[in-house]
Amino acid sequence: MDDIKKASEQFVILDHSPIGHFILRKDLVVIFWNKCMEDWSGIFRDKIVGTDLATHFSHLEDGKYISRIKGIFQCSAPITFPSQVDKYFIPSPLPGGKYRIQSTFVTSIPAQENGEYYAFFSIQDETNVMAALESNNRALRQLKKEIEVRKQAEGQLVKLARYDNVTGLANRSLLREGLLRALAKTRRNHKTFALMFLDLDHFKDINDTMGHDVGDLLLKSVADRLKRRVRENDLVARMGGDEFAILIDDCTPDNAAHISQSILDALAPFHKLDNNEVFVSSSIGIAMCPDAGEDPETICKSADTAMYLAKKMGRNNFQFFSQKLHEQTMKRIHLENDLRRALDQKEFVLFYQPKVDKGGNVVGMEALIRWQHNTLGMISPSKFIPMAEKTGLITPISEWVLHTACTQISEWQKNHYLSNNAKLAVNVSLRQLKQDSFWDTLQETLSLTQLEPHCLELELSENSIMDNPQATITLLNKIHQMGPFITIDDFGTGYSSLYYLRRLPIDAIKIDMSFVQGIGKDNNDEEIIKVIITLARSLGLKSVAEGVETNEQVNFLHENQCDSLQGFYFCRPLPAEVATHFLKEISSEEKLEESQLLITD
Ligand SMILES: Nc1nc2c(ncn2[C@@H]2O[C@H](COP(=O)(O)O[C@H]3[C@@H](O)[C@H](n4cnc5c(=O)[nH]c(N)nc54)O[C@@H]3COP(=O)(O)O)[C@@H](O)[C@H]2O)c(=O)[nH]1
Repeated sequence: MDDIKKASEQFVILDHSPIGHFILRKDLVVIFWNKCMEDWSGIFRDKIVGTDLATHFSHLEDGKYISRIKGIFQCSAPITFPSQVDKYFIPSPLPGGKYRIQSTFVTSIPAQENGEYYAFFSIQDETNVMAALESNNRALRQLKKEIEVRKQAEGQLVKLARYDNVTGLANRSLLREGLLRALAKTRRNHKTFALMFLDLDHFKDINDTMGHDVGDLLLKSVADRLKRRVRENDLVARMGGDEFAILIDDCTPDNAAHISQSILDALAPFHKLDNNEVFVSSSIGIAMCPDAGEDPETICKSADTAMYLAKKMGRNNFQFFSQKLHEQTMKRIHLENDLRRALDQKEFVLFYQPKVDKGGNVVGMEALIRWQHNTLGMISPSKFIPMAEKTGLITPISEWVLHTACTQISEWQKNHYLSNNAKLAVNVSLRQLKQDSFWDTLQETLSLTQLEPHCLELELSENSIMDNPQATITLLNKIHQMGPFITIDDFGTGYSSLYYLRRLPIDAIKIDMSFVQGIGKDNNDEEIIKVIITLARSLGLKSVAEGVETNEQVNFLHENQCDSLQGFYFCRPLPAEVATHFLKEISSEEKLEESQLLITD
């Protein structure tokens, strides 16, 4: 009944009409009855609204009238032009049990969002049918205008219910919907998302000392800066007071940490609010989901807990909900920051590991980078190369490797510690290969270090070649024509296509150490090695085995005609000075005998 009363209220404008208007719902319940209808029928609005029309007019109990009214509602589309229903549809009682003849017109109007209609009736004395039509149209126009105004007001209400009126950001209720959507998505795509809670440090002091107006301006300024730090489909909400929430879709802990840091940085510069310059820092708590919760309430609690932790940690910082995750992420981020400085701080060093042929001659040296971190000690490339690839630092690092290694081998050749046919191998990463500048860097380095191009060997992993084989073939052809030797590294671990292998301008295949280490233990590994060596030979390529550690492996590889071997069995990767000493020694003795096994850590 409350709903009907509410619906009725929106039509009161029709009380001003000299024509009788009433509105029926599909089940023939009266929704509205105007003043003129009250006069004509003698039935008051509050008696008829919310009741079945037929119960007030005995003649309507005759089924023919009812089926006519029901017919109106069976139309799938609204009746836009008034159509006459029946002259006697709503008779006006006259003294002596007579009825006044009237014309009844019906139009339908959309009632609810679900597409249902109300039937809008206008009745008029038969003598003035045209006036009735005219009045019906006028009333409808007015009504439409009213409905439009009401819809706008409703829109405003919806906005108020879902958005914060100070900042225009989403509010708690919209954030909750966003979290439910993100949780549903995560169940489908198994990707993580992050909810961050951000609280302004000492906001209360600003409010107390500068007033609430300045406080509101600060909240708006913070909201603007937050929105500029996230993508369009991320959600920034104000939870109330000085607390904001940021929902980041498809987000790893590393991304979340980066975004949080960029938010802290963005909020730090002063906010110009009227004539005041206000500084504010913030504390951010991060809940990585679904780990931190599988419903909006738990996730918010986790983000809140993390935010309190951030405050406890001295404010102006961010913390993850899980301590372990926080430590791991922070360790990675610190390492990444250190990596940015490592080149300038000259913390990278190259180690060199020899490649030996069947006769024990050193046919080449591979340059392997290490990071001599000032506090963490020596860090393996497998720990920082992926990080360098991700951040783009791989380009300057690789340029340094190329230049340092080429300078080194030139020096060894000049001193006759290494034959002029020996090659220096450097590893080339996928990202490096994709850089437009790679070709220029290569040319420049060879000319600067005066190294014969045929003395340079580029080791490319199988996967980096197969990432975009067509483009790689074009680039490698260009490089190959210049002179460098090209080797596919870690062969057998990726998905090489034989079709492309045939077309690639490569010179050697390096058998991955996982197969070499299966020699004597796993028949399959041995068979794979034999196939790789045969494949290399049939394509006119050299074969190299890496990770050789035992006599048994050396014998197997020699028996199967592997062209050169590399591994701890012969020599571990050595720092430049030790490698120089090692090459100097063996250059005088010609060969690297098994008895000259040199192992350094
Ligand atoms: N893009 C670049 N990648 C580089 C560079 N320098 C190294 N790398 C790549 O990092 C990965 C790890 O390298 P590293 O820790 O140096 O390990 C190499 C050898 O030290 C190790 N090795 C050699 N012999 C043995 C052995 O007998 N046993 C054993 N367990 N390990 C051994 O194997 C790694 C050989 O690397 P590779 O020949 O390249 O496959 C590695 O993927 C490097 O490529 C760089 O400057 N740029």
